Amino acid sequence: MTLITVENLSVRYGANTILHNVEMTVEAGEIVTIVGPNGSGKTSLLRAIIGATKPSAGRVMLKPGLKIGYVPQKLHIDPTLPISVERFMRLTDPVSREQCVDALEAAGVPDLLKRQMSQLSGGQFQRVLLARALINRPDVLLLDEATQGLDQPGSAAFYHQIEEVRRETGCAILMISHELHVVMSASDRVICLNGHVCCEGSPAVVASAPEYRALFGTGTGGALALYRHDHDHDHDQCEHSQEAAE
Ligand SMILES: Nc1ncnc2c1ncn2[C@@H]1O[C@H](COP(=O)(O)OP(=O)(O)OP(=O)(O)O)[C@@H](O)[C@H]1O
Repeated sequence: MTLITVENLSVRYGANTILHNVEMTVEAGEIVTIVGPNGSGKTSLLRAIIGATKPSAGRVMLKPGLKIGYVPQKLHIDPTLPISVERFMRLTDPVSREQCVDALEAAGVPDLLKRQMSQLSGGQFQRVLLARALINRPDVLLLDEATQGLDQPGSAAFYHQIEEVRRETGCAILMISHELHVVMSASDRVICLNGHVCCEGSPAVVASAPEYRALFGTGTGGALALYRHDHDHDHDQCEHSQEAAE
């Protein structure tokens, strides 16, 4: 069953068109990862999906009644503001303490309810954001670089938790990540974005696609270095030269 359909989507800020004719879908229960260089429009795509950014063309269709949980890229809380995890989780939605506890448990941090937000480690903070996104039992979870600032074990543990969430709740996951080694092992499908969809498919297919290699290099494992993407192709044609990968 298709949960999200993005049709011919373009997003423009002033005179700059950031996304051109993006087409993609998210099916129930799948883990889809968006990869792409800085500034390639990944966050804009997620924001268009949740309705926070208005498309200049095209549309986003959501399954009727679809519940979305969103974990933003950054959330700054003033460290001098005294706010407990429980209060933070109940700020925007009328949820019970039991729902908070269940969500924290699902996010792998069952004991944080009474802690101050300002005292959490980076990893714990991200887990609380995840818990807050899970609280209404979403059909799909959107994660925007949710492991930014975490060390490698912390980030691996976070992605492990995401897989656990999917196993337990069956929710689909659409995430942005720069951690290519994790992406490649934990995703059902990868979408490589650079203002438009450069290529997409299973991790293995995308990793060997010339378009992907042009963006991320040909190395293996987690050591892929981002390097300049030679824009020697036409966005409408979406043709990349093989030489760019070499
Ligand atoms: N509200 C806005 N107004 C004007 N320009 C914006 C706005 N939001 C984003 N942009 C620009 O749009 C482009 C795409 O930004 P976006 O955040 O979608 O990229 P991204 O792929 O998520 O980048 P990163 O990997 O660095 O997070 C960037 O050049 C950014 O400066």
